[in-house]
Amino acid sequence: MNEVVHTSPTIGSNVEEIVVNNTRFLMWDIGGQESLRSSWNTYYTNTEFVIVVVDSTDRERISVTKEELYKMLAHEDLKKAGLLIFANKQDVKECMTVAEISQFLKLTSIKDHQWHIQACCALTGEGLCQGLEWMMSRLKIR
Ligand SMILES: Nc1nc2c(ncn2[C@@H]2O[C@H](COP(=O)(O)OP(=O)(O)OP(=O)(O)O)[C@@H](O)[C@H]2O)c(=O)[nH]1
Ligand SMILES: [Mg+2]
Repeated sequence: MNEVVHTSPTIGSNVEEIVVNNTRFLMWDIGGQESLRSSWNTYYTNTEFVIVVVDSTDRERISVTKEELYKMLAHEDLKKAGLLIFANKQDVKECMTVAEISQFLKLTSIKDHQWHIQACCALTGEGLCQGLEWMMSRLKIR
């Protein structure tokens, strides 16, 4: 969001505070590499939302995303957490659509978490505000 786009893999985590309409979001960006996944659960305590950024161009790894997604949602500490999925890289021709990703991840089968999927492009920031707005709308009804 009006900031330089970083392109190196995240090792460990970065934390960022974002304020939108008087709502303060504390966001932890966690590296997705396989070797880092076993430490994801150390971030779950007090997490209100999980944001999963899907590479919409990667048809091969979407099944790994699905596996990791359901493993994460089953964790005790994320019982009450909402789920925001960003279908990223929508600027790339031939990328998977939101509908394709939803279907593949079987999002409609998720009944025990609030969820939303949003098309986006991290390079331009398109779709990011809509994702944040969804989180804000969920905060109001709780
Ligand atoms: N075309 C396009 N490329 C993108 C977009 N978002 C990210 N990328 C590229 O994808 C690559 C990986 O981006 P990262 O931000 O490092 O990905 P990451 O998911 O944070 O990776 P980890 O930190 O390892 O979990 C970089 O080369 C980015 O420039 C997008 O919306 N469109
Ligand atoms: Mg990263």
